[in-house]
Amino acid sequence: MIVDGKATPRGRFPHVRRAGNLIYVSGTSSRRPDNTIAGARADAFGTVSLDIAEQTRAVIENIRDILHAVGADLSDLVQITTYLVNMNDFGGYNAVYAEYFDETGPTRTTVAVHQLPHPHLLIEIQAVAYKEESQ
Ligand SMILES: N/C(=C\C=C\C(=O)O)C(=O)O
Repeated sequence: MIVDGKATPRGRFPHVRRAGNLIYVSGTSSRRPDNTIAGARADAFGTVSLDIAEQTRAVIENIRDILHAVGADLSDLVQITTYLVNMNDFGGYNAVYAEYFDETGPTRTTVAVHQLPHPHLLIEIQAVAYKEESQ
C-alpha cells in the first residue's frame, strides 16, 4: 500500500504491507512528501548540517503515520531495525528513541551502514507491527 501524504517511495515498493496479523513497514527516512529532508539544512554558503535527533523523530513520526493508514500505531510495533550511517549518532538517536519506546516496546537491532539512498540521510528504520486483522 502506498500511503497518501507520505514521501513517494524511490522504487517499486509499498510503504507498508499487511500479511495476516503482521504489518511490514518499508525502510523509512525523514524525507518529506516534497523530497526535502527533515533534519538536513544548508546555509547561505551551501554548508549542510544534519541533525540526528530531528531525523530520528521525523522517521518515527513517518512510521506512525504509515501505521495509522492501516489501522495500527507505534504501540503495535514488535520489531525495529535501524540503519545509521555513523555510529557516532547512536547517542542522539537513542535519546529520541527513548521518548517513544521502552523495554516493553519492540525488539530492536541497530547497525551502521555505508550509505543510505540520499547523502543527507543519517538514519532509516524498518519495522514490523502485529495487529489482528479484525481489530
Ligand atoms: N526503503 C528504501 C528507501 C527509503 C528511502 C526514504 O524513505 O527516503 C529502499 O530503497 O529500499
